[in-house]
Amino acid sequence: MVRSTGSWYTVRTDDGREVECKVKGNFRLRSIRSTNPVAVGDGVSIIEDGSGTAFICEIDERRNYIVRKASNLSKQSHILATNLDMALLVVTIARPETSTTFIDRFLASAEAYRVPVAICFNKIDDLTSEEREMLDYLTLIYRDIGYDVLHVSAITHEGLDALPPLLNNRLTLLAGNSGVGKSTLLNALIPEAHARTASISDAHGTGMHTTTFSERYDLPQGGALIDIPGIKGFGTFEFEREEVSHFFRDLFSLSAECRFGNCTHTNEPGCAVLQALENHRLAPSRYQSYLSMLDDKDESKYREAY
Ligand SMILES: Nc1nc2c(ncn2[C@@H]2O[C@H](COP(=O)(O)OP(=O)(O)OP(=O)(O)O)[C@@H](O)[C@H]2O)c(=O)[nH]1
Ligand SMILES: [Zn+2]
Repeated sequence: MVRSTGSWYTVRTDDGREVECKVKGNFRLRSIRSTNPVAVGDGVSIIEDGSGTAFICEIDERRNYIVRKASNLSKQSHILATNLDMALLVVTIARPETSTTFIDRFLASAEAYRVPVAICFNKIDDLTSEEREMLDYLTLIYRDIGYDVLHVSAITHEGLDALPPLLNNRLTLLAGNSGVGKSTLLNALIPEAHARTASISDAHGTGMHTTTFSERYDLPQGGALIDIPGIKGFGTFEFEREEVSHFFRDLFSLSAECRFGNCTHTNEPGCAVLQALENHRLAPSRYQSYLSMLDDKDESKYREAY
């Protein structure tokens, strides 16, 4: 399934046609408690009944999927995408600034969903020397943890050559705050995509939301990108207090040396994480992000991952 626009689903067939499909009525009831039975990324079987209407009759088993709550009060979820090989997190140092908290929360939820992430710093054509220092600093931090980090400009095409080999034959979620240049990047990679790009909407440098529905864009060299409207990250996931550090790779590997197995790395004696923080072997921003997720847990408020 390559595109969803409400009650119609566009399916790309093995012979390369795009077919508009409905979902068979009783099929909805059998699906998990979600507002949409089929999502972009799903492999499906369809029946074409000769009268011009096609129906999705079967969904292949999913390797993974990402959801968001349909609404704050609802117990239902909305499946955003399925069968992802990775996520490309597009971020910017400035105009707009992507916070390290946002990056780290994204990375943590990706760990929880077991979706590998590459971090793509966009707009490198538009940086002051101070901002460039920040770029280099953050690049070091994330490469050190083991993440792929790219520097690109979707406008000048600087650094774009690094993307095709990474995206080759993979289904990749395109993620990132509004205004970081996801649509521009999509257009640079797939000129036929014609994803609508908007100019920064106001003097504050915040982006205006322009994408309106989920869509899969095939890459010329194989593989595809999934663009999702208004989605910054992976939505909700449930976790226990002790689990939070499992989603921060750097903290997790340090925690093997903590005196207590259930150490929360806040004030326990013999905590290897606190020790590393003191010795500058752990980035303060990473620790701050960890604490902010622990806080969410403590307040047990409704948790959207972002
Ligand atoms: N200088 C510079 N500007 C860029 C670059 N990439 C995108 N922009 C600009 O940033 C603004 C936002 O780009 P979009 O591609 O619409 O951003 P988006 O992430 O798709 O935003 P949403 O659709 O709101 O999610 C536009 O004015 C782009 O021209 C870049 O590499 N350098
Ligand atoms: Zn500890």
